[in-house]
Amino acid sequence: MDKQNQDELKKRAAIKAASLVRSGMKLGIGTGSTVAYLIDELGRRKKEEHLELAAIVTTSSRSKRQMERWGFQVNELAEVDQLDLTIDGADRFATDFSGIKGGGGALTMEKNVAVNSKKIIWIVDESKVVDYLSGFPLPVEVLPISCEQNFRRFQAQGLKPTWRMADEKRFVTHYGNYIIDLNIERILVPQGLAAYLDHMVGVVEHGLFINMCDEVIIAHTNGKIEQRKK
Ligand SMILES: O=C(CO)[C@H](O)[C@H](O)COP(=O)(O)O
Repeated sequence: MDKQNQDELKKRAAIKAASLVRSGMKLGIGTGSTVAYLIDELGRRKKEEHLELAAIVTTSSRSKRQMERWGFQVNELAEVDQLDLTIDGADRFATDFSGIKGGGGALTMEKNVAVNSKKIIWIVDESKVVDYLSGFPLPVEVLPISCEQNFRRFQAQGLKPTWRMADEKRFVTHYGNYIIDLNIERILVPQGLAAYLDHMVGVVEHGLFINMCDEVIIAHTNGKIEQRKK
């Protein structure tokens, strides 16, 4: 699929998700190019249909700025008890409803917002749907103080780590950490890998999202918009 077609599918999934948002909701907003379409559609609904949200939490400063450009007031996560709904993109969605996220480097905030949401909807184009998590590096956010040790441990485990780069320097997250991408061909047991990463000192967060997504909206090349519920 070329980028233009993929963008069109992302937009259609996003517009469908925006139609599920109701005035009065406390809403979580993810990060990425699919979410950018979501935000524009929510902005349109605010302008034309007077959509008013009770609270909004975004998972990146990029999404925050875009929401504010549409006149939405954005809250800090700490100010909101629980969000009614979070809509986010994903890099891979497996049929067991696990996913890889963090292609945009916002995985830590995305997971924190996700666990504080009553319902989570992901919006994807069909190229991201897989039987087993594969075809996309798994991001792991690590503290600078012990990142070299983490990297070597991943190497020794055969997890094929590479540093996430930006402008020929190590990519730095919102929280001042680095990202190591694990280039694993196929993650057959995501729960096992998640437990390993959860217990590794120096790992801040990782991009395996298991038992979080409740519903996925998939835009297909044949024009169908599929709403798959867990
Ligand atoms: O997890 C994410 C950012 O950290 C994004 O949701 C994910 O990378 C999908 O991005 P896009 O919609 O641009 O394909």
